[in-house]
Amino acid sequence: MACLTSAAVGLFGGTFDPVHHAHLRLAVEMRETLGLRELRLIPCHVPALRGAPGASPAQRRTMLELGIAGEPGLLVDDRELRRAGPSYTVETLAELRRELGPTVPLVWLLGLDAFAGLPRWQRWTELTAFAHLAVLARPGAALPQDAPLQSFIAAHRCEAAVALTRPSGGLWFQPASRLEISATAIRTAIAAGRSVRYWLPDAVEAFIRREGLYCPPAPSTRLETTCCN
Ligand SMILES: Nc1ncnc2c1ncn2[C@@H]1O[C@H](COP(=O)(O)OP(=O)(O)OP(=O)(O)O)[C@@H](O)[C@H]1O
Ligand SMILES: O=C(O)c1ccc[n+]([C@@H]2O[C@H](COP(=O)([O-])O)[C@@H](O)[C@H]2O)c1
Repeated sequence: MACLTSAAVGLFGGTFDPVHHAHLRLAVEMRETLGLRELRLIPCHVPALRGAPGASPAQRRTMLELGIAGEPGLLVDDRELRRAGPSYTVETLAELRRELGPTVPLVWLLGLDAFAGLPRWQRWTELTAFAHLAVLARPGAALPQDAPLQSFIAAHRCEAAVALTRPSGGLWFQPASRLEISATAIRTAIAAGRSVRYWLPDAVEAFIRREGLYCPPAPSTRLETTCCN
């Protein structure tokens, strides 16, 4: 179902440690399906609710740039990497709203696993003051039944994607490809010396190998490990 709003801007935040084909496929699908004028991938700097990423902010930004290379309408917005402290989405959305003006529809995309944890986000009930939320199904993720999230859903859920032509305020559950890929599985496979081919773009994998990312530190310089390269 297309939302037919060529003015809308999509925002897809993540740790992207590393970016993979589920992120990229969903980004392309959402741009087409919601008729977004552009879709910005926004790498977080300091994740608010998890430990430090394995790759540096600059490495995660480079991997995103390699991942989207040549795809029209996708771009990397590195504003969170330039902001100190935990990357709170509400601050990012407030900043984007100030920059882009009061009328442009903003759509923040997130997987169902991330949505399930929404009540732990900073000032989470204010998010819809700045943008819509579009939730993407994810294999293995389920909607929790907790009361705060259920009342949020009741207050904001849109019946039709056309509601996303307004600037903000809606919650939309978006049917999309269900791809069982995760950055955790990629990092684990690399550390174990297994193949990650077809989970992520070749250019991103080549960068990971070049930079030696996600390998456990060698136990000593004399005991060479074979896992990563
Ligand atoms: N396979 C997927 N299907 C749907 N949404 C996804 C998928 N992978 C990631 N996302 C969503 O993309 C956003 C950014 O995810 P993130 O960068 O943390 O990747 P991840 O694969 O979930 O990483 P990790 O395994 O390290 O938690 C989140 O909103 C997450 O829910
Ligand atoms: O604002 C918050 O408190 C907050 C808490 C957890 C996650 N987020 C954002 O949600 C997006 C997905 O996060 P993650 O951990 O699944 O990669 C990413 O843009 C994070 O900055 C934001």
